[in-house]
Amino acid sequence: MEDEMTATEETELFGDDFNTTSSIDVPELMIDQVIGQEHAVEVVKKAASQRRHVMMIGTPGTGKSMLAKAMAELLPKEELEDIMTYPNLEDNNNPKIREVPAGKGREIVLAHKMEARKKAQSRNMMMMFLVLGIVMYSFYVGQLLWGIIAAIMILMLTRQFMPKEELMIPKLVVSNYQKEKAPYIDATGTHAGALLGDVRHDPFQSGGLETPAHDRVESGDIHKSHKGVLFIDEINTLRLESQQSLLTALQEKEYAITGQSERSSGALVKTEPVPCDFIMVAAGNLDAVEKMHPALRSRIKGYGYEVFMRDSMEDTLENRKTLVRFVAQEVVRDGHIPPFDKGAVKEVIRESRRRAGRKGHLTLKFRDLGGLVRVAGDIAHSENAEITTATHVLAAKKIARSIEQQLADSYLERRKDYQLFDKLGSSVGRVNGLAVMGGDSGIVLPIMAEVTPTQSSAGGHVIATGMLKDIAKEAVQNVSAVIKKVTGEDISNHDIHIQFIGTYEGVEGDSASISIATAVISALENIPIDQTVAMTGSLSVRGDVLPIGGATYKIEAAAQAGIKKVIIPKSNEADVLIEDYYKDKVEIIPVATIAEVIEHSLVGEDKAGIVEKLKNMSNKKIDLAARSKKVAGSDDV
Ligand SMILES: Nc1ncnc2c1ncn2[C@@H]1O[C@H](COP(=O)(O)OP(=O)(O)OP(=O)(O)O)[C@@H](O)[C@H]1O
Repeated sequence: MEDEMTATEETELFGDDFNTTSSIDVPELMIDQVIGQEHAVEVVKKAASQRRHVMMIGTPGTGKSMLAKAMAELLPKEELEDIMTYPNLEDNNNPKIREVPAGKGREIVLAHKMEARKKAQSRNMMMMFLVLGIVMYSFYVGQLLWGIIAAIMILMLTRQFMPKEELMIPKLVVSNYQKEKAPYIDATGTHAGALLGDVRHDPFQSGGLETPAHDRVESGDIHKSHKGVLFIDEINTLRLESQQSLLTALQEKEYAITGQSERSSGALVKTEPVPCDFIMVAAGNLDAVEKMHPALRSRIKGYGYEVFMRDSMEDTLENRKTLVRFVAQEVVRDGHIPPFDKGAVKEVIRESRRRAGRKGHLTLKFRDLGGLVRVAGDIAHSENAEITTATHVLAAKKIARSIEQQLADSYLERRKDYQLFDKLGSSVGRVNGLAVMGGDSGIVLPIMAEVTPTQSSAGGHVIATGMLKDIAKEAVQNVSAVIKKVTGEDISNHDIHIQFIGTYEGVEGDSASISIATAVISALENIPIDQTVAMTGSLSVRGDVLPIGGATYKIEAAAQAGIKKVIIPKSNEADVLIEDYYKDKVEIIPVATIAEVIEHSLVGEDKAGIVEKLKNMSNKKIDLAARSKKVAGSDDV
């Protein structure tokens, strides 16, 4: 619910220089609107002045394309040029290319068209007089029929053989007419033709009906971004041949246009080299760096800059003020949503803290946060409100749910329908684990364990199923080391089966480690697990519970599923910022060791012995910072 703030609280939260976002000044230049990416901004400014390429790596929605657009604004528009194709009388299949100052191309084409029209008019006039003369003379000498035949033949011959001025009109293939700034072209996901240019197919090709080759030339994004910025997101998804051609274009700063389809008449045509002196901003996540063409990568590395985008910033007054400005910017950019009052901005800041998932930080995933601002504004607008308030933001949070969140809801329903997880009673070898999908939505992920005598003469195996990826597989191995030590059982004669239930998207990360350990210990010792508990946490081989990502979302998912207690790593305690309406529905139990996990999750007296053994494990401190965290893009459990 909305809570009132005192004036002092307000000042502490975001200073006192505004009542609603309408009084906040929004910088004019886009580069000054970029928030929280100071390093990237500095690099972009430098790269713009030195005309260097830039590679931006980081989470989606943190401002990569915004920075590329901002870079275009920084480039001198005085250097812009138009590019034109002209017919080549010596070789029709090799159209000529000419550059002219920006805006001039249109004038040239218009002048040629006028000229052609004038010539065509006077030619038509001449023909009319000639035909009329012939017809009148033939009538006069009584040979009207022959006269008409002769007139028709003359008309046909002149059509065929007279020069056709309209076919000589140059074509403007890159126009910067009245452009206020250097071009910004987003070539994400384009095919070769759109990227490198193409020559259209000509079905007639000869006989006087053909379209001249220069008129069929279409420029590509590399040409349209001449003297501007070419932005390519997920560059690794471009075909290798296209990446190779892009590299040639980068090196040569010109690239001839030819038909991309081998079976088209366009493939016969190749223009003179077409200028393409663009700055490339390539973007993506770490995957993009690994999978892009090595030569292209080394070109950027050698002749440009590489920037890693941050995904959160410190929660300081200064940064919160920039967040207020972000809301103001989004309101202005949208154009029809009402300004936000302090209460509404406070809710946005709160959401930004929640989404950061990290103590004392604010998220920089502004695309998603911008979505929330717009939905809140839309709700206010639909109510004809003059101001967007906290109530609108709270309502927006319920509506503006990501696909992953909606998917998580549907998983929850399906799991409830088929009773895939329990929230009551106790059962052996069955744990309510927790996972996150898409970075911002939690799900309950049941894990089951069974221990059976092995049939193999080579000794027992750990068999884990549920589409586990590398880190998850390693986590299973590490957990079995703990189990061996803890239970004191000779488990070499046993096979340990671990099953992740309903993991259709695969399992990544190691935060299911304490759940696996608990399930296996329960199965080995035949001690039931309390099903009112869910848990998340990774585990060191010495029994320490280590931090995980997405604690807030996981707790909320458990609460939504009706689970009463959630065990989380103590080191994540400060990251948790769950929604108010979940607060009294779920108890959060922070733990530091596996002994505490067992203490809180196993049922009955028999657990005491195990807890004792676990407590004796070394509690030597380990370097938490060195632990690698979640790998983006897949389920993290
Ligand atoms: N650092 C930022 N400062 C201010 N606004 C931002 C920032 N990052 C993103 N935004 C807002 O979010 C919108 C989307 O961001 P943008 O498209 O630049 O993200 P991206 O990193 O390129 O994501 P993707 O890789 O998915 O394309 C921007 O138009 C802007 O409104």
